Amino acid sequence: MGTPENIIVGSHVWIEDPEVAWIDGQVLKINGKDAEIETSDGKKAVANLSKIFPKDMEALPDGVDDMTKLSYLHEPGVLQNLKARYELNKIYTYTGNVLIAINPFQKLPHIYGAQMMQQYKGVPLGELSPHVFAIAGVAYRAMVNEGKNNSILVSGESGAGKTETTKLLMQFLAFLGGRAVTEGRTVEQQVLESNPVLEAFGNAKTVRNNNSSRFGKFVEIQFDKSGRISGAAIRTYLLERSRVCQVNDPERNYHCFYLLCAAPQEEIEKYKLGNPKLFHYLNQSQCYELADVNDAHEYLATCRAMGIVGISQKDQVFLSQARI
Ligand SMILES: Nc1ncnc2c1ncn2[C@@H]1O[C@H](COP(=O)(O)OP(=O)(O)OP(=O)(O)O)[C@@H](O)[C@H]1O
Repeated sequence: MGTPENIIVGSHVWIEDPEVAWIDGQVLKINGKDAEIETSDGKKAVANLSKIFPKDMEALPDGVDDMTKLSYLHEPGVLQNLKARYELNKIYTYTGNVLIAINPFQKLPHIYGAQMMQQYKGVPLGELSPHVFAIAGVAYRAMVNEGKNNSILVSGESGAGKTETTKLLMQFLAFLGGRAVTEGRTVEQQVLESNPVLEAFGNAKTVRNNNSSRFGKFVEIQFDKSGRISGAAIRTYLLERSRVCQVNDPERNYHCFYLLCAAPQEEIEKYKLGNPKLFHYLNQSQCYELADVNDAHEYLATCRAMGIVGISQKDQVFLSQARI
């Protein structure tokens, strides 16, 4: 950590900045506990020595893939490293065996395809670039080798990418867990298809995230002794129930209501559905559509997913009626 003792006139340092969080600069003068700094945007600033952190002038411009390699493990050093990597589309960085992921807010199919899964299969942590598949791989191998349960904790603020990360972890674990065929469907297919079902009923557009999970979840994937997927269970917690009857602009109610309003014509007539603007629970907010989401297409995908996870046609009809 930066301590006032190792900062002298001429030192390169980081100071807090209201616009860019941290800005680098050079110490011009030290007066008691305060330092006068010329920042890299040409301005002068005065800051208390306890709020100034030394800058590593030998830091690699592309950053380091494990933050334990940083000379200074303080907030500006960590953020600078993540920023340098993010600018190169490197969204993953390790801190020891913890993976930091930065939301890329764009599709990066080249880092998640079948080829990547094959590449990360069986590879020890740290041998390849930091990746969510590497974390899933380590957890899987430890479980198989030690014969003990293992968990991966995914945390972050709303919109950080927890749901997407969890789906990628499940995808890779399903890839590692091989094929156990039951009733024509593979268990891993059922595990993966649980996501669209959960999202339809438990996700909604919020100010921060168009697909915000309004519940917590604990996903349990069960493996047999040889490491093949044998089953799964998903426990959900604390669904935000108030959203069903009260929605604030520009948020939306749960996706399932809009999907239902985009059902094929015969179902619209059968269940007396129609434009979402006609329903009080949906028209409290003027937001009805999501960018890049086709509700009619999602309706069919959700019905298909419900079938795959084992929700019968009869129960699907019941669910539709319950939603109305
Ligand atoms: N790895 C990723 N690749 C591409 N896009 C991503 C990735 N992670 C997140 N995103 C984008 O960011 C959006 C928000 O991510 P996500 O829904 O996973 O956040 P969250 O942490 O689960 O939020 P909440 O707590 O509100 O549910 C996604 O809908 C997606 O557009």
